[in-house]
This record gives sequence, structure tokens and C-alpha cells, in this order.
Amino acid sequence: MNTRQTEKRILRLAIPNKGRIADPIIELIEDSGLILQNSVSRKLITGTSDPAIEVLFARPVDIPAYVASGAADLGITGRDMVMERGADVEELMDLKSGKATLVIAVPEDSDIADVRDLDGKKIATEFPGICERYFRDEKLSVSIVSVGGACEAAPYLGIADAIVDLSSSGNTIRTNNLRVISEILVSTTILIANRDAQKIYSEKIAEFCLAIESVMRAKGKKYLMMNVHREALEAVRNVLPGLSGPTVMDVASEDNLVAVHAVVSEDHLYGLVSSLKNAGARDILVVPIERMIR
Ligand SMILES: Nc1ncnc2c1ncn2[C@@H]1O[C@H](COP(=O)(O)OP(=O)(O)OP(=O)(O)O)[C@@H](O)[C@H]1O
Ligand SMILES: O=P(O)(O)OC[C@H]1O[C@H](OP(=O)(O)OP(=O)(O)O)[C@H](O)[C@@H]1O
Ligand SMILES: [Mg+2]
Repeated sequence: MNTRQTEKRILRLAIPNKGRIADPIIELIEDSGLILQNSVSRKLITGTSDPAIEVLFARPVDIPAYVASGAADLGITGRDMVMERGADVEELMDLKSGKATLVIAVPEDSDIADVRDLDGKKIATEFPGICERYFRDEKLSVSIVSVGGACEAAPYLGIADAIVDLSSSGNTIRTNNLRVISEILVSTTILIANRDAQKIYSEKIAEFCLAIESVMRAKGKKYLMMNVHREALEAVRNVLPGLSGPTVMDVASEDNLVAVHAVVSEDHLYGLVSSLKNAGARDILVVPIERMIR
């Protein structure tokens, strides 16, 4: 337990201050109902709508060490960052966003066909820690050239034979005439905790996880409400199967009418609405869902 943790009872959550995963993380946190006081200014530690939680803005790559040391109790960053730093933290939740694959790539016209061909070669990467461990485990001796970005240019510049870098759309690899020969890991954004934090803030952490989970569960889902004549109920039910069980309620004003409510996946919505109408549903409403708590 570090001194901050023993002295103060304000849970500190570290999140990225910039980069591609920063905005989706802020959006997820705020959708869960925890509002940040200063998300757009340059203030690096800010309060939230919960007086017992403060937010630290930091570089994604620094967050694992802050959490491991107890400078922050919770952190949200890429799994690749945690692995790169070899940080001793607890992974609490996979937030399933910010997906990217750490790949080994070589120039398209290279003779290198397989990882085994990399013995004795030079590898450029922003991930020297992961690389060193990976090639040691593979029992290959490589020299690692550490770069701060724009890694894909390294083979062309003659400073490396291969690169280890993240790829998501694959555009950068393709545009720079590289070919993937292997994948090292798939990274997503994760929620991590300091190993002592659970002892001090277990209730706050459980509350935070529940709130975040409820937003994730609601993503891509819509709430459908419709009125259905009893005779058409079976046909409407047949259109809905497979989706989370519809709720059927009597409509007070009309004897023969029931209200049917169901949670449906957004992907099904387009065809589903006309199928429901054809099956006899009417007054169909499609409503957004902010959070789903089980
Ligand atoms: N296509 C991608 N390329 C790089 N990182 C990605 C990609 N998709 C998701 N990520 C994740 O984003 C995080 C990178 O954070 P970083 O602060 O380096 O952001 P960035 O958008 O690459 O910014 P920078 O302009 O500083 O390179 C990592 O955890 C990484 O896994
Ligand atoms: O598969 P893609 O969708 O093309 O994405 C992959 C590219 O994005 C990242 O670079 P970034 O934009 O972070 O620049 P950097 O190399 O300077 O970090 C990563 O390092 C790759 O170069
Ligand atoms: Mg980058």
C-alpha cells in the first residue's frame, strides 16, 4: 500500500490523456453516469460527479506503472501497454474496444517467410519489452531497434529487416509494402487495478465495474415497444425468437390488445421492424438503451 492509499480515501482512476483510445474511454465513463469535471482542459487530475473518485490523465504507456505502484488505484489502457511494461496489476475487465494486433511484418519482397528466418536479424519496434520476451521464448537471437513511432519506414530506411507494430485496419502495413508473417498478440482496452486497491476500495470498484458493464451491455441494443392484438401475438412472438424474451402486458384501455416489449440487437432492427408490422404489430417504438443492469 503506498502512502497516498493509506492517507486518503479518494479512489484515483488513471485514463489516457490523448491518443485514439482516449475519447472512447471518456465517453464510456461518462455514459456510465460518472461525469468528469475537467475533461477538455489541460488539468491532469480532475474531480468527478462522485466525490470519492478522481481521474488522472496520463499517457497510455505510463498508466500500468502508475497503477502497479499505487499512484493510481485503477487504470484504463491497452493490454499491450500493460504487457510492454510487465506491470504487476490485476486485470478487472476487458472493455473490448481499441482492438489492434501486434504483428511481425517484413518487406513484401523479402526472403523472410517465417519467424525462424529472423534469427540474427534487426527488428524495429515501439514495443522493445514485448519483443525481447517474445524472441527469447522463441529462442531466436535478434537485435531490437527501438523507435518512437512510424515504425513501418524502418525496413525501407535500411535500419531493420522486420518490424513489430500494431495493425488494425491493415492500411499502414499495406501502404508501406509490408507483409505480415506472424501475430504476437491481440490487444484491447482493459480496466486494471492496483493489487491492494481491492482491499481499500472494494465497494467503489464494484460500483464502477457494474456501471461500466451496464453501458457495455447496452451497446448496440435497442428497446422495442409495440401493441399487438391477442390473435397476432403468436405471429409476433415468432418474429422475435432468439432475442431476449419479450415482456407481454395487457393494455388497460383495450381488452384485446397487449403491449410487447423486447430488447433487440441493432443489427436485427432493419428487417425486424417490417417483419413485426407484417405479423400484426402496430404503434412500434424503437427506443435507445443507455444502461442494462442484470
Ligand atoms: N491502430 C492502432 N495503432 C496503434 N495503437 C492502437 C491502434 N488501435 C488501438 N490502439 C491502442 O491505442 C493505444 C495507443 O495509445 P497511444 O497513446 O500510443 O495512441 P496513438 O493513437 O497511437 O497516439 P500517438 O499519436 O501518440 O501514436 C494502445 O494501447 C494500442 O493498443
Ligand atoms: O492498421 P492501421 O489502421 O493502419 O493502424 C496501424 C498504425 O497505427 C499506429 O500508428 P499511429 O497512428 O499511432 O502512429 P505512430 O506510428 O506514430 O504511433 C500503428 O503504430 C500503426 O502504424
Ligand atoms: Mg501510436
